[in-house]
Amino acid sequence: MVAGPTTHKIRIAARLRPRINNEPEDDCIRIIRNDNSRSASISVTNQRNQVLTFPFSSCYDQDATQEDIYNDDVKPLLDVLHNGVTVTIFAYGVTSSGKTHTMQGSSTQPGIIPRVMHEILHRPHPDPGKKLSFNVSYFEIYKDEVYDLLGDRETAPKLPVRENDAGQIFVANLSSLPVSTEQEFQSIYSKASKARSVGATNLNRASSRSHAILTVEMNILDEERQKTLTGKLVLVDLAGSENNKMTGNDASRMAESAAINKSLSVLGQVVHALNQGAFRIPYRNSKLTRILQDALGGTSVGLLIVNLAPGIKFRQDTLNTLNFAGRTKNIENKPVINERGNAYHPSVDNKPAPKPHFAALHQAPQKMAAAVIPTSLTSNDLAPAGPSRVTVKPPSRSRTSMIPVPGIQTSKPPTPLPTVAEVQPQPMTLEMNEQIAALVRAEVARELERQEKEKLAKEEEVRKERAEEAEVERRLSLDIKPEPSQDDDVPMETEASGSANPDQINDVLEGLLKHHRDLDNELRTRLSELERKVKEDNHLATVLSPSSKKKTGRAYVALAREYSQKGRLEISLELYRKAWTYVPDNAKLQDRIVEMEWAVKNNKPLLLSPKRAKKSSRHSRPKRSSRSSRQKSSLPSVSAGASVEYVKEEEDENEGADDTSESWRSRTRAGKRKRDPLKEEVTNSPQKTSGPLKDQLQDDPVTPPKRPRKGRPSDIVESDGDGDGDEWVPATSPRKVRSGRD
Ligand SMILES: Nc1ncnc2c1ncn2[C@@H]1O[C@H](COP(=O)(O)OP(=O)(O)OP(=O)(O)O)[C@@H](O)[C@H]1O
Repeated sequence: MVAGPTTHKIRIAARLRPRINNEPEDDCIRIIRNDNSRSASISVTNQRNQVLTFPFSSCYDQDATQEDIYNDDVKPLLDVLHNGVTVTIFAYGVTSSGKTHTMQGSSTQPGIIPRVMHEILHRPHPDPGKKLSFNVSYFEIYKDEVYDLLGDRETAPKLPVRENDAGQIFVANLSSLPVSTEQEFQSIYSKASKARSVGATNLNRASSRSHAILTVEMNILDEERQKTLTGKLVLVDLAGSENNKMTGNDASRMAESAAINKSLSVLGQVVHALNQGAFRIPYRNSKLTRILQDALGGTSVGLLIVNLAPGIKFRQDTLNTLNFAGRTKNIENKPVINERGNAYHPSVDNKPAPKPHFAALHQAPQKMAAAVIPTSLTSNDLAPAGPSRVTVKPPSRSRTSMIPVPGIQTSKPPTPLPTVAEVQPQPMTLEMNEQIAALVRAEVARELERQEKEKLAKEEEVRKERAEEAEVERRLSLDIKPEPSQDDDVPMETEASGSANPDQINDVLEGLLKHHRDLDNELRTRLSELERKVKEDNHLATVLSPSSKKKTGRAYVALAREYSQKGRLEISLELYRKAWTYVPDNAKLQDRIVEMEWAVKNNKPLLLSPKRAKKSSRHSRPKRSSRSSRQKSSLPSVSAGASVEYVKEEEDENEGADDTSESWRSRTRAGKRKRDPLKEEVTNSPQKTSGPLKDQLQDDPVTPPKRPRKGRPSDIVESDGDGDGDEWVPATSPRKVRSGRD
């Protein structure tokens, strides 16, 4: 269950629901199992008749029961709760894929929630000295606002999301009700579930119009130590992404749909940023990601259940979902034990802990004794907690202190609490002063460390930006003569082929760069302006209009392409990634990023592929089409077992920024449209497909990502689902709908 001794990767389980409502039979989505184990691959036949495969450690087919999922993937996580750790289980998938069925189920087929509650309410703590009590809270995120489901939903106010001093995100003023029996829970839960926003769509009679989050707190009272551990189980039933064409949503549901899709899009961006090790993770861009922060790169143990709907109708959604899952499985969390002093009362503590005085944050930190961490549990990192050996005298006020799960590293340095030796029996006031001082010192140390890290990261970013700018300056200030003798400036294609004529390439480059110069100046001005705005407002991408986002994405792509031309793949990759943040729906751009990542990671040349002939090209550029075909025909086949021709639609990288902007259109009308660097690269770059490159590709143990040509039914592309290869972009386009209250 836990990936390693220091961190925990989010576990993924994929579930394909059976056909319902006379859905037509086809085998577009299948589960391929090598043996009888749960681990298997999901295969999807895409529009080009390629078979894409996504391996997962747990796959459930149409015949799998609710009990199967619960026993194999959920029940083993419950032990962790007894250690005072947070466990998050969330169901993700397109609308009508079976998320609510999996989480909640029905009276005849109870899902994860009733089964978990039955288990934890009946199972005593393995240490008889520890007493258990439970509290539940339940809320929904509807149109990016949080509403309590345990009160009167009709009059429920919007609740704020806040962060406490320990960095934990919580919903303020949320009801938290004690439960001790299954019946109590059932009565609370079924009433609250009826209050959840639900509406009928063409795809689902009872489609969830909100994300629903049920939290069960297991308070483990250790009377001997006067401590309370809190195991938290967070059960998330996400609203499904929607395509309004399929759901038949009316106008009144569009706002719901847009909110659902936007929050899921931000979820995809968070996962992507975590995968990239980005400095800024956009948790704050939606309430959903803010609330799930602990589950994504935080301190929770996580299980993601991806629900899949069968059939060709859901093919693209399935690819998007599997791509999301593939990226999520790389996210590492660092679970910790949630421990509090004995004055803990959940309902009282459901508010931020007081912050230290501002002045205290600017005092020099004093050397503090490290916390004494129990070692008795290290043999089994998630085994039920044994007798504690913590010798820390607890602070008298109620407060969360996070201590690493034995065997699992914490994401923050251990909270430096005073040791027993430091805290001698003193008169009450002295003792309190000492404890408060220790807590303040801990806060100061954490704050200073955070500030220092932030400063270093900013400095590094500025340094990189300056280096990039200097490079652009250098290139513009020169007369951009080709530099065939410098390895790093020779186009990678030349190196790869070993047969290209340098003079020809120089001619191509010279012409190309000349045409780019005007565009480049314009782009540089624009990008500097944007960077300036980004510094002022980290959420630029969220405030730009869709059209401006497309333009910005286009600007980054064009600049990225220039660096790629120069063989500066790493800079180019960064620029492509920046572009992607503005046009996250652009599948072709994502493909290009994947290719670049592969090339950079493996220190291989970037394989440029010819533009696929467009319908319009037969009118305007017959020669180019024919050249393109010649090039395609000479391209290498890749991967012995899965012969796939490497063909790419270069200009589609700009598809998020299709030529729909007024300025672009008017330029086109006036016949002044600037030559597109993407197209020029495709048509002008010599293709090296024979000889050494072909050999190199075939010998390469790492199959480069590829997009096979249409019309090759037997082509197979393996997806390792690890986020750096042959995957597809998450469904981010807001095309879903929901109904319910406003
Ligand atoms: N494994 C399954 N076995 C039988 N029926 C299922 C299964 N999964 C889903 N269904 C049925 O499919 C329909 C849609 O499922 P469900 O409401 O759970 O989808 P959902 O993903 O939660 O949709 P939405 O996002 O719109 O809320 C329901 O009628 C449900 O009973």
